[in-house]
Amino acid sequence: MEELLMHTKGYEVLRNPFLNKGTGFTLSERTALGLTGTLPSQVQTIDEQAEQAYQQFQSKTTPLEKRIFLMTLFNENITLFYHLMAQHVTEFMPIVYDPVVADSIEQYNEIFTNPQNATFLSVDRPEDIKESLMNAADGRDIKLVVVTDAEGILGMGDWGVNGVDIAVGKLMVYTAASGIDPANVLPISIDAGTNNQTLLANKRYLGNKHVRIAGDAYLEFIDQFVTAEQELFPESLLHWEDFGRANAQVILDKYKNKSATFNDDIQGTGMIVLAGVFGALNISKERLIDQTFVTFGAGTAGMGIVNQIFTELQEAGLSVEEAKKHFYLVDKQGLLFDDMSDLTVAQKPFARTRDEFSHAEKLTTLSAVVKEIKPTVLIGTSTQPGTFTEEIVKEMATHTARPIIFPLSNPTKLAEATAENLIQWTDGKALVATGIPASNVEYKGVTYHIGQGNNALIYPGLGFGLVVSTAKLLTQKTISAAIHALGGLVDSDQAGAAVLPPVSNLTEFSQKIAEVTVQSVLDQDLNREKISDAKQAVRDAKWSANY
Ligand SMILES: NC(=O)c1ccc[n+]([C@@H]2O[C@H](COP(=O)([O-])OP(=O)(O)OC[C@H]3O[C@@H](n4cnc5c(N)ncnc54)[C@H](O)[C@@H]3O)[C@@H](O)[C@H]2O)c1
Ligand SMILES: O=C(O)C[C@H](O)C(=O)O
Ligand SMILES: [Mn+2]
Repeated sequence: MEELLMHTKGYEVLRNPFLNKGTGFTLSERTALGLTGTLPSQVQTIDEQAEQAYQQFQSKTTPLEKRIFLMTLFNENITLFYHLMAQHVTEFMPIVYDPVVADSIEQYNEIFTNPQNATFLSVDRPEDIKESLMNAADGRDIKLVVVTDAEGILGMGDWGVNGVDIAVGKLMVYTAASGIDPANVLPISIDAGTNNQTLLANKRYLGNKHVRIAGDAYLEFIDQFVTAEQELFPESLLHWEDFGRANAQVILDKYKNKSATFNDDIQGTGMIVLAGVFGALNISKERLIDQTFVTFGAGTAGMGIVNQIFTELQEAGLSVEEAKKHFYLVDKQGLLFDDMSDLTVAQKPFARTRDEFSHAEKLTTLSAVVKEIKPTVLIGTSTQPGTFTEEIVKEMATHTARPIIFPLSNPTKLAEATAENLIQWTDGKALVATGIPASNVEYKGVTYHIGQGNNALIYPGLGFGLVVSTAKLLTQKTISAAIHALGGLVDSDQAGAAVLPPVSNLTEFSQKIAEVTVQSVLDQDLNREKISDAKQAVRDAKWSANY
């Protein structure tokens, strides 16, 4: 950025959010940059600017207005935006990211503002991919890309071009949490069309007004995108977000052994859930190999979770067959059986056989499955609100001293249960994590802290570590190392302790995860460039939101 600043003058500086300091430019900077007379005479510190901006933020009455204010601030002055976010990370996370990002995606066309330096790639114009990436990068050194095609935005389905805001939000969390330089990142929307009829009928819809292209034509476009991205930014990490169930795993499998790439919904979610389960087991003093898992919603996230825990069980000494026996997958059909014709590739290995049960035909609801299986862990990634009912939760608590229950579907309106209900229905026994932030629950004189079981607690540290280490690939070894770094951070002896560390400590634990990630990459000799000290490398790479 320093170099860019030397070549940019006058209003161009003020209009460039990477360079702009507004009233923070000193008098000598104003002289050197041709800004004399373009700003009022007072020079403000960044803290004075942040205080003023925070007052304005607080004057906004709805969460969406707060978000629009912050996005406008980002468009004007990125350093100030992150300086302010660092001071209010717990308050800003739900505004910049989930759940308010969901409102902004739903109303994207109506509230459209300058789009936070995102890149828009249209499936109708593959010939523009390279030029689009170059225009959006604008000479910056891109080391991290978050890309979405928005077919599966949170649990809300297909949101077409509007989904770009999830890529923007994920990257804002990256910088706030890990300190990756915002000049090194790029949010990308792949506009493959949309099957959302409401959007197609909306005259204001800003994306391609046709149904999604699918099959080979779609995968060919993705391939052209990956090729161009790798050619332009050869050392970058490619993070995939909110792709549809049919494509997410296929894309990951295609590229994971070729370059540094990561699917947040599959891998990030698997990581955070296993870390949360470890946190819960630290509290209950139980072992992973003694748990029985029911996963409700065996889609992208559900199968990412199952596979991560499955791998860990094998690392704990179980055979493949023994480890598989710990999982019961429930989806729309009920318990998944191996004779079903509509299983996904990911579901197949974990489907059960009917002869394991005396009345297999009755296991078509979550309630019937919980009664039959008596799980110790229940995980929700179903997009079906309120489905962890009082009856189901109480049934689970009858058979399990400390039931682990994670309703993870986002945003708020899709959660399988609230933390408050889970604590009340189990008389304080449930060990809970929720996808969106949850307030403390006061119950019978104990304050229960609720961990946020959201991949945002892990992907920033992991991704930053991969970037800092110049990793060629992301391996299961590195994933495991990062999970264990986070899983060991809870204060399990406190009554009402959370299963995951609080978002208020996000920057501290993201740094730890990044350090462990770098060390793991170095240990496997997967770094492109020479690095001698993992911790030092993370410290050196950290960007600070100051002038
Ligand atoms: N907390 C987190 O970190 C996190 C991470 C990823 C996803 N999620 C949430 O998980 C949910 C699912 O996301 P995804 O990417 O896996 O989507 P997905 O579409 O790939 O999977 C959803 C699954 O739920 C199943 N389902 C739908 N209706 C059902 C019903 N009535 N009963 C049982 N199963 C049903 C679908 O068939 C599908 O297999 C979303 O709400 C998303 O926000 C949370
Ligand atoms: O975006 C989130 O809040 C988590 C997750 O990636 C999701 O898709 O729900
Ligand atoms: Mn996601």
